[in-house]
Amino acid sequence: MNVKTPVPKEKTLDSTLALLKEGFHFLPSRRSELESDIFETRLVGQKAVVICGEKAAELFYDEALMKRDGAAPKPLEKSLLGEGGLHGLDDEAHKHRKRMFLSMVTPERLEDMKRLVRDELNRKADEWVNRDHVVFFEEMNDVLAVSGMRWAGLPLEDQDVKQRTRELAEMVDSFGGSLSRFRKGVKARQSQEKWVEGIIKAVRKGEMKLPENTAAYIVATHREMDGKQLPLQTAAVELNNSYRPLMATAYLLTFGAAAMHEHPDTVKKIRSGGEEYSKMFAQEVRRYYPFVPAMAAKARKDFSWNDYKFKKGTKVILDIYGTNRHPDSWENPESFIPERFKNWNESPFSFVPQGGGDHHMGHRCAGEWMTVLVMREVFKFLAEEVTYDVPEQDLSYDMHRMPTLPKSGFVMTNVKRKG
Ligand code: HEM
Repeated sequence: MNVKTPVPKEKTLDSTLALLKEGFHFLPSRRSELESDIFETRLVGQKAVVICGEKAAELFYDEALMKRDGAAPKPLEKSLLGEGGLHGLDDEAHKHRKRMFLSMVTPERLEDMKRLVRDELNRKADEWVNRDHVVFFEEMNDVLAVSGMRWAGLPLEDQDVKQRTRELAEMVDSFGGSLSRFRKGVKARQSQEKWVEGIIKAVRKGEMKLPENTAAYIVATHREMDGKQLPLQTAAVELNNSYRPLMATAYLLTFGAAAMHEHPDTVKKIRSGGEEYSKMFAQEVRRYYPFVPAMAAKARKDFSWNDYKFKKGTKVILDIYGTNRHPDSWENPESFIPERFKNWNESPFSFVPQGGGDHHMGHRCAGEWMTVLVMREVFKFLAEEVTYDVPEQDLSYDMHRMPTLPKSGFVMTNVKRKG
């Protein structure tokens, strides 16, 4: 880890606008200019300490030193995350809520998700063969929205599929600073929360019967540590947290499809390399391509780390994208090499596309296993079940936009089913 002493301060009144304008470039460029993996800046009118790398992630996920209450930017809660959900909880309240989430993602339920995704892919592929061209990103939004909502146990009427899918996509696309995307995300969240509040009420009153292992049933009947059910709005936020984040996978799947095109040897290996290769490929897509830029916490107390004095309440930002590409942990970090995961040491802090540390004890993503499973399923489907042409198109991605993806959305033509 590269630590300059004294820890450099960015010369700025406030860098919020620069962050929103520069997107995924912002943190790496400041680290390189200031020649340090730890530096001070100002964001949203407050001092913030930015840290990057494996050791930094270990600090960030040390609950004795960091907390989440009040750390997430308010606008993010209005659109992407929701208010009152487990992202902002600490200590026992967080662990109790986390157990609720982890009880949803049992091996059987992961198999259910795999089946749902495969069914949707098969349905879609039957349509693709009759279409001129297919924009893969849009198709994946449909596949994931329907699979996610069905998986969560939500009664989804055919005529509502389009609206609910659009809302979910808008919520995920809402972070990153565009006012119009943010507004759409807020509206979409309000509409989804209202919808799932109705479902939760019906389950609680016994008017709607759902299987007990579905997310909708689990959230509706969950009891907090005081023995009470979740307030209706919090329950809606948490139920949404059980299926909305799956939509983020559409971005990674599109990057992955582009990677298969740009590195054709990977397609053969996905076909012939069994379970091991598809997993390595999915991991490298999650490491290499940008999706989550950073996470925020607050120092729980005064303490010193690498000779830097953290003050209680200071905002601490972990550079997620930079940690996944940090040269201390990754050889040739700027190259796409799935095989690097063959003998990877499984550090919980060097590879943090969905957070770091422990899934059960900390804030690491509850849906990480599901994400990897779905990614592998889709990449295998592309490699094994269909053939397609990839016409001339712009596969570059804009690092200033958050979230970002290949500009064309990955267009496929002449899709055929194999066999
Ligand atoms: C590409 C897909 C996904 C990405 C990039 C992603 C990313 C993340 C990140 C960065 C965090 C925060 C970690 C932290 O606070 O330190 C998180 C937390 C979380 N994710 Fe995901 N996620 C994805 C998919 C999913 C899925 C499919 C689910 C649901 C099944 C899910 C449910 C959650 C929940 C409930 C949390 C809160 C965990 C906590 O605060 O304890 N995520 N995710």
